[in-house]
Amino acid sequence: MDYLRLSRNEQLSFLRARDPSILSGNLASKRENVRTNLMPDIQENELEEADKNIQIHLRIKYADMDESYKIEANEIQCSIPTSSSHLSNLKDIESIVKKFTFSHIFPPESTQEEIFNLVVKPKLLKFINGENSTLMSYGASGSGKTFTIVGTITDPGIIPRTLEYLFKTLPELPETPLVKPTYSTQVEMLNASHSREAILAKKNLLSLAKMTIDERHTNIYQEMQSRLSTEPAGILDDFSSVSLAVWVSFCEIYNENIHDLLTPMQKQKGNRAKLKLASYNENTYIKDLTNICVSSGIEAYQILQYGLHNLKYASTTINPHSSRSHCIFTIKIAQVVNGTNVYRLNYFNFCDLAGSERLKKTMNEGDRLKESNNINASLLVLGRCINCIRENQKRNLKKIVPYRDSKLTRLFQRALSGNESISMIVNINPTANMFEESLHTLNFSAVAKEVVVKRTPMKIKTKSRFSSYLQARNLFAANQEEDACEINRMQDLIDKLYLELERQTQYCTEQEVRIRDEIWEQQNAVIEEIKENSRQQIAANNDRYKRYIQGLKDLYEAKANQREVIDLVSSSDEDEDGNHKQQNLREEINSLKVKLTDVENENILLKNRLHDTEKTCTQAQEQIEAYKEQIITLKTEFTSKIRELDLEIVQTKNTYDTALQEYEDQASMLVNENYKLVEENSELNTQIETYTEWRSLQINDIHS
Ligand SMILES: Nc1ncnc2c1ncn2[C@@H]1O[C@H](COP(=O)(O)OP(=O)(O)OP(=O)(O)O)[C@@H](O)[C@H]1O
Repeated sequence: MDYLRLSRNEQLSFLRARDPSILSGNLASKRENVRTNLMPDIQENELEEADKNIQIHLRIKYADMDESYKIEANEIQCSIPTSSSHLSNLKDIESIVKKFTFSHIFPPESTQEEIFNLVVKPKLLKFINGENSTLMSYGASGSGKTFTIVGTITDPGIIPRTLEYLFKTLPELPETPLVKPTYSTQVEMLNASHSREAILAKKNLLSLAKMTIDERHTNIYQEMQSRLSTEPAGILDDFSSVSLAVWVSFCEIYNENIHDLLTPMQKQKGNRAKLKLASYNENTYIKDLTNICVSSGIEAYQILQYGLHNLKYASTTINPHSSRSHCIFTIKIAQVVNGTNVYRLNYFNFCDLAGSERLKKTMNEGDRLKESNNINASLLVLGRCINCIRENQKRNLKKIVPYRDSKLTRLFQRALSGNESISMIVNINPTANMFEESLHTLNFSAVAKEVVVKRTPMKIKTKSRFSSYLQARNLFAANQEEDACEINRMQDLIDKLYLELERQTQYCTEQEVRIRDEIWEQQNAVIEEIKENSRQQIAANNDRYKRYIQGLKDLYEAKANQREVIDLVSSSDEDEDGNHKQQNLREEINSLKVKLTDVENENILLKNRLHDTEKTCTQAQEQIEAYKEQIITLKTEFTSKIRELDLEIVQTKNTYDTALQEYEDQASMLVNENYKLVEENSELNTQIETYTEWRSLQINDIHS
């Protein structure tokens, strides 16, 4: 935890970076699973604890501040006038004061630099040392969320300042990246051709950016660079054994659809590509999202501006309200210890949330209503997730946190569940005409709140009216509980179906491989056996045949010698002895003739056998051919079966996707219903709190 000590010591500068553990091969180590303690109604003693895990800061826009507001340290007081819808059912009350506490309050005169120094700088150092971070800006439309996160040409916001500090702290990066983020927490080494592709992609995007963005942005960034260069520089640890690269991505969630802001908009026309969420090792990430490697702050800033240009293009050309989306700019640091498999990927998300709107005030129809619904729905889910986590922690419960109810919360599940650092800058516009919006924002986001009712004469409401509030409140709570259960049940079902589909696909692939291998092995063994038998039989027959031929030759030679002897004997007929010998020789010749006949018969027999063997060989060869054909037929059948299965899988997947879409639509509707109820509930709560406070004042009056 060295960095904590260093970050408090500003003289040493936050630029004292990198935990040396990076070089000890311990890059991908996980943080402890610390749960976050987040949202409203936290008691004083819990406040400090909550502050450690999540900071919720309030920034008040530079504008004419209505006198209803009063700021004291990290507390803001709002005097709610009777004209407010929050008091519409308690007309007898003149006004009430609500106090909201935040981790820190930035008054209207706060500068971008102050906000950066207090909120982001400490997180940046942790980020470089291997902790992920998420920063969100929340508030009503026009309250200054984008101004805080991005800034203007003349007054750069958090992202450009972050980029400049980051690249000043990191060592000089190689022009060609050697590592790249893959899935949400994975890293891969790049070969030469992939590195070249990455550089080409960056160059293309930068030249597009140069054509589209206002040149003043670059100039202002450079001015900011020179201003920031007066900051004390830190000493860096040795990075020589680590390959490091910085990548950025930029996307928006509009109407619950995710769009890449780094793909040229002109190409997308009316049909903007929708990206999907996927998970790997319990990390949710956006599939096929463009990641661009950057080697300097100015490059990353130009890419950010290009994304913002795309956002504007989409809002004016593709759909008129696209700027009302959640925008997420992510900086990723990918590191690999050279020559090892030890890697680490860290990311810093900057999320500019779409403006929260009060349905009652902005009740529109058609697409505009759907858009408002989706924005409010996802913000409501965000609030519900935070509340649910807090409840679980506080009461040691195991309630299912509804992360899956919106794309935004799914994407930030790790951060929201306390595994990563998360901070929120809540923006309000303090002018009188934005009072309702601001009060709603404060109600939603404050770390703690308190109601104080001013002493005013008031008629007591009838008891039945008060009990009807309580009834409505209980009914709302019950409905909300039921809806949440139903949504969770449906989500579980979808998860199970999806798992089953994956299991089936895996099973089919394994079966295919196994059957192919088995058939191939069996056929090969039979063919080899037949070949070996035939080879042995042919060799044995050839041997025997050669021996018999040799025997025959020997016999013929012997016969020829005897013939010569007979001729010699017959030339001296008168010799009786000679006659006798002749007789003997004839007998011998006859016996040899018999033997010759035997040999000839045996030869015929051998020839027949050879013929039979040749026939067996031909049959074996034919059998081999038949087997080969059989294999081809089996293979064809198998391929078509696999194709059928593939088709079935695609159809099942489509059915699943349609069901999921329907479910998401339904969930969005339910959540919107809830949202309206929450608004009503918030008003009822205020009235109940006011009434309670008023009652105690009345009682005090009576006693005194
Ligand atoms: N603190 C501030 N100081 C000066 N100007 C500001 C400040 N906050 C906001 N503004 C200006 O107010 C206008 C609206 O702010 P911004 O666009 O940031 O609002 P937003 O909350 O992002 O709105 P939306 O949700 O509609 O996108 C901009 O012109 C911005 O420059």
